[in-house]
Amino acid sequence: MIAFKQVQKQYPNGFSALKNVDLQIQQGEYVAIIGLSGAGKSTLLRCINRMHEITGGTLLVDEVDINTLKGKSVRQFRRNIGMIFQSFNLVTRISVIKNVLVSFVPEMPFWRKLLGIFTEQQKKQALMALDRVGILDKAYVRVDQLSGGQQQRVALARTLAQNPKIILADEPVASLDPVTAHQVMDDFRRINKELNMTVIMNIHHVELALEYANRVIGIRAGEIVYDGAAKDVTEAVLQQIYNGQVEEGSSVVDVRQAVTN
Ligand SMILES: Nc1ncnc2c1ncn2[C@@H]1O[C@H](COP(=O)(O)OP(=O)(O)OP(=O)(O)O)[C@@H](O)[C@H]1O
Repeated sequence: MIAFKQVQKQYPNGFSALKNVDLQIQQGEYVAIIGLSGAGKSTLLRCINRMHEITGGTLLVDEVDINTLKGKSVRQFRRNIGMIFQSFNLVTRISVIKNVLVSFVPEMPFWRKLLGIFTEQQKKQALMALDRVGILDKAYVRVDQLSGGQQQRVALARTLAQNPKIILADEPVASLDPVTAHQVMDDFRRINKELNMTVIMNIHHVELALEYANRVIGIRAGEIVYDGAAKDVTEAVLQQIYNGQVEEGSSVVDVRQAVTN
């Protein structure tokens, strides 16, 4: 379980990006975080794996106060949390499988890292992860020969191979076309259901958020202004989250349809 208790994040320039956030996310939930640009979505996500340090309150992950972790224990803690970015973060000049195998690097002995030698078990795990996201046939293809959607699936496979308990996804479908975005969202849903991994996703596409996530957290100017079931998100809730200006490209009519379908 992830628990935010009165969490604050103030950046060094004095800007308060999170203001007394209280939140609990149980293992296996699929949560979408929505809100205007600059509302604090990335900050909230990045505090969970300590890419950003909180400056007030307490953040517990599986009952561990993550601010107390140091050095090696931070690295061990991060092994349980996968991160997916909008830009995929892959090495495009090498093969798909090598990109997935990279997920094993932190726990490899130095000489193996140097030689890039992976065990049969690691290769098997990497291939299984690729199979789970439907791109096993691309294992030995160079990443720069894949489409955007396929590259995001490689990134997802790399995270899966690490066998995390939690996946944080920061705008994972923002640079994909609508059809591919749905495919990638389907992958997340399958992984969430089959492997009981918690998925917490920042997403600008409200319709996708409502269609796929079970729970929606709406954030405005660093404060949580909605936290509830995706099916209960109404036009009024959206106006509240988006400060009376529903996001460009996401008509309220579309949103309503997604909710009622
Ligand atoms: N390093 C930083 N120093 C100062 N302010 C920052 C820093 N990083 C982010 N901010 C500010 O904190 C606020 C929240 O930023 P954040 O990136 O979390 O928003 P977001 O909701 O994820 O936005 P977007 O949807 O555009 O990615 C913004 O006003 C931003 O300008």
